[in-house]
This record gives sequence, C-alpha cells and structure tokens, in this order.
Amino acid sequence: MRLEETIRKIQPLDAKVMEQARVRWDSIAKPLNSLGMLEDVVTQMTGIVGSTDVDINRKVLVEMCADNGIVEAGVSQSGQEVTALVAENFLEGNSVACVMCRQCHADVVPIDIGMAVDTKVPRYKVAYGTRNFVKEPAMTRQQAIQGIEVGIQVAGELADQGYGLIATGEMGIGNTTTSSAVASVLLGAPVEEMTGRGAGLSSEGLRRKIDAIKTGIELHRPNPEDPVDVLAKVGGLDIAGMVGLFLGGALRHIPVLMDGFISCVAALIAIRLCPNADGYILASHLSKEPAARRLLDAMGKEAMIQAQMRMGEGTGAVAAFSLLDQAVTVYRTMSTFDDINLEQYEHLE
Ligand SMILES: Cc1cc2ncn([C@H]3O[C@H](COP(=O)(O)O)[C@@H](O)[C@H]3O)c2cc1C
Ligand SMILES: O=C(O)c1cccnc1
Repeated sequence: MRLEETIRKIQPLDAKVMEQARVRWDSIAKPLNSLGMLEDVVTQMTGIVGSTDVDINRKVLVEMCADNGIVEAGVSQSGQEVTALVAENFLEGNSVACVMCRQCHADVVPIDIGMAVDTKVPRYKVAYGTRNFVKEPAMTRQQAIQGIEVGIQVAGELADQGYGLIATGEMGIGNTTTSSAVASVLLGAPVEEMTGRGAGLSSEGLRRKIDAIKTGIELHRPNPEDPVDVLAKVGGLDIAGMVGLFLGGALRHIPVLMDGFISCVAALIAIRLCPNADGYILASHLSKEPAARRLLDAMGKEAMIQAQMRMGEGTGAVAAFSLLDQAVTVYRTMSTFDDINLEQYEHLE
C-alpha cells in the first residue's frame, strides 16, 4: 500500500479492550502492578490487536540491509563490503541476532532494500546504495518514499504469514552516521550530542563523523518539519525500510518492537509522519549510543532493558522477545485470586 493511504488508515488503539486487559491483570493472583512495565506492554498489545487474547507465538526479526554512501567520508571503522557479508550470514543463521532468535524460536527475515551489491538476500532494492551526503543528497524524495513503502509491503507480507510480533533490525555500515544526522535535525539538537562511535570508531574518526554530518546538514538544509525530506537528504534506505515496518505493522494491528539507536530514529520518523502509529511501537532497550535517551524521551517511551548494548541488528529487540513471551504467558495462563480462593488485594497508592 502507498505511504499516504497507509498513514490515513492507521487507527488509534482499542481503549476498551485495554481496560478489559487491565481488569485481567488485576485479577491475577499477585500484588497489583507488580510486573510493572511488563503489564503495561501486554495491555498495550491487547489494544494493538484489538482483542484481550494476545498471541505472540510467531515472532519475526526483519533485517533491513542497505549501504550508505557516506561511508566514503571515513565515518565507520568497517568497510562497505561488511554489509553484504553480514547480510548473507543472516541467511545462514550466522549472526549475533540470528543466534539470539534461534534461542527464543523467532524467525529472521533479511531484506535487501539497498545494498551496493546483489546477494542471495531477497531483493526489494530501491537503489544500489545511497549517495555520499557530504557531496549530494543521500537519495531523492521519491526513493525515500519507495523505501518506506518497501517496509510497509514487508510488514503486510509478514502479517499475511501470521506473525504476531515484529522486531526491527538493520545491517548497514555507516548507518549510525545517517541516524545521527536525522536525529540532530528532527530533535533540533547539536550534532556533537547526537553522535557516537557506532560500531567502534577512533576519536579521530569520531571528529570526522561529526564534521561530515555538519557539512551534510549545512549543504542540504533538511526541513525538520518534513521527516521525508530529512530522510532523503541525510538518511538511508535501511532507516526508510524500518519506518515502513512501523507503519505497516500499525496498519495490520501488529506490535512492532524498536531496537537501538537506528531503529529509534526510524520510529521517530514514523510517529512524526503518523501520530496514530505511536501506540503500535514498543520500546525494547536503551542503546549506549549517546542519542538514544533523547530519542526515547522525545517519543515518551521507556525501555524495558538497560544493558549497555550498542550492536544494532535487532539484538535489543530480540532480547525483549523473551521478556514479552514470559509476560504474555503469565497474562494468559496464571491463576486468578478467585481460582485460588484468595481475597483480592486493595489498591495500594
Ligand atoms: C561485523 C558487524 C556486525 C554488525 N551487526 C550490526 N552492526 C551495526 O554496525 C553498523 C553501524 O555502525 P557504523 O555506523 O559505525 O558503521 C550497522 O550495520 C549496525 O547494524 C554491525 C557492524 C559490524 C562491523
Ligand atoms: O544502537 C544501535 O542501534 C547501534 C549502535 C551501534 C552500532 N550499531 C547500532
């Protein structure tokens, strides 16, 4: 479905169902609210699916794989060829995120949305990599929209296959640079505060990275009121694909988990484009990249996990799969006060 139509069709969460879910939580034989955010997230998930019966048995991690022309400016410790290498390893189940998914019975779906080379990874390619934004806009507005629409399409395909929970992952060398550029413009924050070492950058490299971002922003002057303009000028196709996953998941009433820094940037774009999408987007962990906290605060979201992770690939979101599995199982199967003939606790305020 096209971007405009998707944005128009996304509905707010079902408040009535969420009230019923709260009643169910409060009837479970345990101190009230004692599972904290886990109760809140499961309740939110009932509002998303529009039923008190949440089923996340089938979980999937989508890896949006793309190359970023800005790598040419020496902003990453790794070469561009690493993107395709890791992307192909996703197919073999051989990456950190894949190992974590295997452990919690989740599938991994890699998507080539814009890698510089062709591989065996399923091809939804918008371009063979983006341009170096120090010299020219990363992509055209049309390409940015096409990238978002690929994500919407993929979310739709996964919905048709019966998945009940989607995690957003990415593989794209250089994408912490594009993410810092987008975050800086959308949050109106200094580039220095939004930029970190990504996958491990020297101090000299970090200075180069900050300079490149400043140059790109000065050169193209992306409009902070127009998230697609920002995405096109200094963003990337990996980010665009994730924006589409958030919107496409919301359209099909599937909860979509954010991962770390890059994924949070994509979520912010999705919410700016479509405020109704907000309720469908769940936070997982707080990335160690410096912009992560500001991004979550801007979205009014709180991470369930704080483990100093800074890996991307969806690893933080997959860590949350296990927590959510446990929470949903308690919600669905645990005895109530009535079941065990215990008087319900009074609310303690
Ligand atoms: C082997 C390897 C596996 C990865 N898995 C995720 N990333 C992470 O690092 C990249 C972003 O960092 P930067 O902006 O500094 O290039 C992304 O691909 C992200 O997913 C990886 C990076 C590497 C090198
Ligand atoms: O938090 C992230 O998403 C992240 C951090 C560093 C490198 N790649 C991804």
